[in-house]
Amino acid sequence: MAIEDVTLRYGDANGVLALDDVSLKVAKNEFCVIVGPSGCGKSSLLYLAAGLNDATSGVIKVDGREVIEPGPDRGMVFQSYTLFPWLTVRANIEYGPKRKGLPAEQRRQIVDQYLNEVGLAPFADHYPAQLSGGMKQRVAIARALANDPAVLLMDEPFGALDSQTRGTMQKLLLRVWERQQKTVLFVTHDIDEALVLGDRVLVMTARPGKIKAEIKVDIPRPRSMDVILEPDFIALKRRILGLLHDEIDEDH
Ligand SMILES: Nc1ncnc2c1ncn2[C@@H]1O[C@H](COP(=O)(O)OP(=O)(O)OP(=O)(O)O)[C@@H](O)[C@H]1O
Repeated sequence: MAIEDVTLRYGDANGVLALDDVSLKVAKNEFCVIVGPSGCGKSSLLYLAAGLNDATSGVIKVDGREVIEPGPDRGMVFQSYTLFPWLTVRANIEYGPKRKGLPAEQRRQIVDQYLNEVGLAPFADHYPAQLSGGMKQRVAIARALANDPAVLLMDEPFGALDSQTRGTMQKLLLRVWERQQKTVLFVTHDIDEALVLGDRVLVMTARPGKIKAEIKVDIPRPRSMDVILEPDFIALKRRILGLLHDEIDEDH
């Protein structure tokens, strides 16, 4: 996936400049994380990549094709739960494969695989309203993966969860990603989360957002949550915190 010279201004020529000439590439099967101060344009960038908004200038390409609208090549998991409330867990996960016209037996296999992957097989026939926040996000992840997207776009997917559930979800995503090897662009303001999950962390400047620094996370996989105690991890965290503090200081 390639984001090339993307600028985004909301409203007219005097409107808010949210993104200023942002370029980045996410390699196949790479887990790339974006962190940045509040309001720097992280969500705006993911919305553009999802095809939910148009850039003022620049292009975004997935497998060489320009993004002009939402499509099944990009799976989305956002902070607010975006499940279809009138469909069961199974039907939510089956939605993408059904739209693709896959035969019923293949759909069943795919749905069963991802239900198991996120530990929700016993809840297949429940409706979203009967699930906790963490369970809903697990369905959202299963639903996005079941569609076999080229890129998974995740915008603060665990932001609304309590810290314990958040940790559980990070572990689950680590495990699923290490098995499924998807290309992921993940936005968070949580540095631990960024370093536990990512192969690379991009730090953005305060608004208008630009890419300020790129940090490779050379922590071996499979990773456990215990990596946060290791000196290499703490050194990377300190570096990112420094970069973010500079941004916040400059902004005030
Ligand atoms: N629809 C909109 N119209 C006008 N301005 C907007 C719109 N959406 C976002 N903005 C502005 O663009 C900037 C970037 O917003 P965005 O939500 O992308 O930032 P963010 O980095 O995701 O923030 P946070 O971490 O707080 O969620 C902000 O200043 C915001 O106020």
